[in-house]
Amino acid sequence: MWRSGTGAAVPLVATQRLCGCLALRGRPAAPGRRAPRPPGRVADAAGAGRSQRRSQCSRAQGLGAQGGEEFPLIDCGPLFSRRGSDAEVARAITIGTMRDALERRGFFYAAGVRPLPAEYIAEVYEYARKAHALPAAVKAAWVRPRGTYSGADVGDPELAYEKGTTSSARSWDYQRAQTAPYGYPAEDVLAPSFTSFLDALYCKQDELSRALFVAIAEMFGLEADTFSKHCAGDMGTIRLMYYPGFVEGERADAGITAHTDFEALTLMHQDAPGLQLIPRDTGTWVDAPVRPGEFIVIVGDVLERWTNGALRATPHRVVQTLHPRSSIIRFLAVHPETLIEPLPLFVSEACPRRYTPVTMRRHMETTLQQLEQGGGAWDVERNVSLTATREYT
Ligand SMILES: O=C(O)CCC(=O)C(=O)O
Ligand SMILES: [Fe+2]
Repeated sequence: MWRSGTGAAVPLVATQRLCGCLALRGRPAAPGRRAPRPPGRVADAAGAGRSQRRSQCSRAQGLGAQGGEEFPLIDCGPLFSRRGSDAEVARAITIGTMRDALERRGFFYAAGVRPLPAEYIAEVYEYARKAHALPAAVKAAWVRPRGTYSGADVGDPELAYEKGTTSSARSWDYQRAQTAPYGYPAEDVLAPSFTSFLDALYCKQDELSRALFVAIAEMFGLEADTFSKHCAGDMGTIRLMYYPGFVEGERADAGITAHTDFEALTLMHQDAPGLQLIPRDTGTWVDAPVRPGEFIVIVGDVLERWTNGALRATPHRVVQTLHPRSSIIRFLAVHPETLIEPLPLFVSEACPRRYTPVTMRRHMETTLQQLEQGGGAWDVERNVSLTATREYT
């Protein structure tokens, strides 16, 4: 159904089995590229390599720095057009730069996302503002167990990723599979209706999703539809999130405590500071800058498991701020029955299988069950995700 064949003008493929523990050969170095690091989850590697990174950063194309930290910036324009040899070259360079960012940092800022221009994102924030401004009594009609709305304002706060913590986040969550009796606000409550507005956004995000999944397959020399063929009927979610800042009488340890997302990728947009990430190569928390025309793309559990750790899910959290903050989050998931297990390309004698097979549905259900039972999703002592590496029997 989706684009197939690479058509890349510059060979981007690796000619050997890949994993997080082998140096990669057989493709051109992306601008500013460094040798891949050995495996190790969120090890505290701060300091080591930092000055080297800074100097590379200043001369590299496509890399933006803020406060001495590097936030890879990818112009996704070339992923949406494929005509002519110049376009092929631009596409190949984009994919190479994206691979470097994902392997080394675990995230990038996406610019040039044609289906989601800044004016449209402003409209989404405005819609979210109206949805969050609905009276608590109205919102309370859409609380868990299915999680259409959650928030301390209706006595149903976000589930705790770090055990025992309380989150200040309020969220309207949209999932296509969501059915009665929960449903979503109709036009008489919120116009346009929640389903029609959010589904239109979902479709636009899907255009970026397809482009990213195809690019990620191509960067490893896999068939272009390796990941995207699993997206029909996906278990994705849009979250319209609101963090009120300081609220008299409301206790909150964080906006949202540390975790990795359970899906393949996450698209994030924020209108104010608060989001923090752990880049793979430094292992320490950094503030993610607010950039209105760009989306933050981070790796989730599913891509970590599929790539046997060649890509790692990016830990993130939202700190408790005094100012209010909104964000638009889209989890890019796959079909519930898709089996997630390390792909053969990433498994070898030198790089044995590190993750047990699990379907998308089971991974989601197990994780949510753990959260509902208060088990959390983050190992606070070891500072690692419990979900990315969870062993299934
Ligand atoms: O609000 C944000 O920026 C992050 C939200 C988040 O991490 C989540 O809902 O999983
Ligand atoms: Fe998240």
